Amino acid sequence: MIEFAHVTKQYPDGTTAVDDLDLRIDAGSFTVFVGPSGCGKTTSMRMINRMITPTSGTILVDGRDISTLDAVQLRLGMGYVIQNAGLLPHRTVVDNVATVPVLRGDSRREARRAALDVLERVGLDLSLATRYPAQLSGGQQQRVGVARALAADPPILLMDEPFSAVDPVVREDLQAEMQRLQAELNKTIVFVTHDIDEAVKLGDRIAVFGRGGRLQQYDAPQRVLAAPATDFVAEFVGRDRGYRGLSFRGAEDVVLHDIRTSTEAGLSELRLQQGEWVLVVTDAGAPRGWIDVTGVESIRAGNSLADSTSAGGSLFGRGADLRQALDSAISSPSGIGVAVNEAGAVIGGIDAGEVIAQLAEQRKAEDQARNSRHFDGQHVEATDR
Ligand SMILES: Nc1ncnc2c1ncn2[C@@H]1O[C@H](COP(=O)(O)OP(=O)(O)OP(=O)(O)O)[C@@H](O)[C@H]1O
Repeated sequence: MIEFAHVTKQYPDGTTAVDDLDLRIDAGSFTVFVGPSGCGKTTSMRMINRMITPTSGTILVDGRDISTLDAVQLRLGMGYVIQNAGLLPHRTVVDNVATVPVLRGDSRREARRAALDVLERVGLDLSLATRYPAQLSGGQQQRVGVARALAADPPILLMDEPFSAVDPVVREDLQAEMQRLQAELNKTIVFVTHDIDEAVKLGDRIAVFGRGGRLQQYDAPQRVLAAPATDFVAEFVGRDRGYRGLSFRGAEDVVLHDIRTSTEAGLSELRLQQGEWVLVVTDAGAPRGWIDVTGVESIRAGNSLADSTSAGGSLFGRGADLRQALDSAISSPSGIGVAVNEAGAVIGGIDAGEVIAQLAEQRKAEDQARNSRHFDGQHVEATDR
C-alpha cells in the first residue's frame, strides 16, 4: 500500500505543485492520476520513488516512511515507465530489459534469459530482441519500456504518460495489453495521464487533480463520471461523461435481431428497395460491408465488391458494454450495429434505439433497488423505536 499523508511540494521558485495531498493506494490496485497539464501529477508520482522530495508531509510504502529508506533499494522495488520509453539507445532490446536485474546482481546470462520471458509476456516478437531501440516503432519501444520496468518483478509500477506519444490505434493496443498484464500480475500500478478516457478505461480508482496541485476527487471511474465531486471535475470529465459512463454497463441483455445478409455470390439475386441495407458476409459469416440498392446496381455494372459496399461500422462481441453496442449502431451506415461471435461471424444486430431502451431498463432497475433499500431502512428504524 502507498499512502500520502498531508504531502505538499513547493519548488524553490515558490510554485506549489502539490498541495496537502492525502491519498491511500491499495496494494494490487490500478490507480490513475489524471488532470490538466501542470496540476502536479508527475510531481506526486516522482515523490513515490523519491526522485522528488516533499516539502512537508509523509509518504508510506507498506507502512514504512520512505524518507527513512535507502533510495536505491526503494527504487529496485518500483518499475518506472515514461513517455517515449526512455530506453538506452546503445543497448539492444534484450540488454535494455536486463539492465535492472544485472544491477541487482543477477548474472548477465540469467538476466537475458529472464528478459526474453518478460518481452514475450508484454507481447513483443522475440525476433526484435537483438535490435536497438531506434530500429523499433514507437509502440514497440513502449512495450520494451514496460518489459524493462517489469524485469525485476517489482511489486509497484509507476507509469508516467507512457502511451501519450503513440498513435491512437497503437495506444488502444497498449492499453488492452496493460489490462491483460494487470489481470495476470496484480501489481500496484500508479499511472499518470491527462486523458480522461484512458483514466476511465484503465483505473480501478482515479485521482483527479486540479489547478494548484489539489486533489479534487478520488473515486471509482464510474463514480467520477456519474457524480463529479466539484465543478472542476464535471468540467474536466467533459460534456459527454454520460456517454462514457455507458462503458460500465454490460450489453449482454440487449436483444439481438436477425440481420439480412448475403454472400458475394448471392448478390445477383438480391432485390432491394430504396433505403434497405444488406450486410455482405464471407462464406464463414464474417462481415465485409453493407450494400444498398445503389451498391447492387454498381455490382451489376461490373464494379468490384469493395467499390460497391460501404465499410461497416464498429463490431461488438461477447462481453461488450453499452458504449460499444451504441457506437456500433451509430457508426454503421445502415444504423444497425453488428454483433459477432468469437470466430468473427455475425450473430445479429441492434439499432441505437434498443441500446437506449436497455439503458432506461437498467436505470429503472437501479432506482427500484435504491428505493427498496430506503424502505428497508425505514422499516428498521420503525421497529427500533
Ligand atoms: N523543477 C521545477 N521547478 C519549478 N516548478 C516546477 C518544477 N517542476 C514542475 N514545476 C511546476 O509544478 C507544477 C506541477 O508540475 P507537474 O509536472 O507535476 O504537473 P503535471 O500535472 O504532471 O503536468 P504535465 O501533465 O504537463 O506533465 C507546474 O506548475 C510546473 O510548472
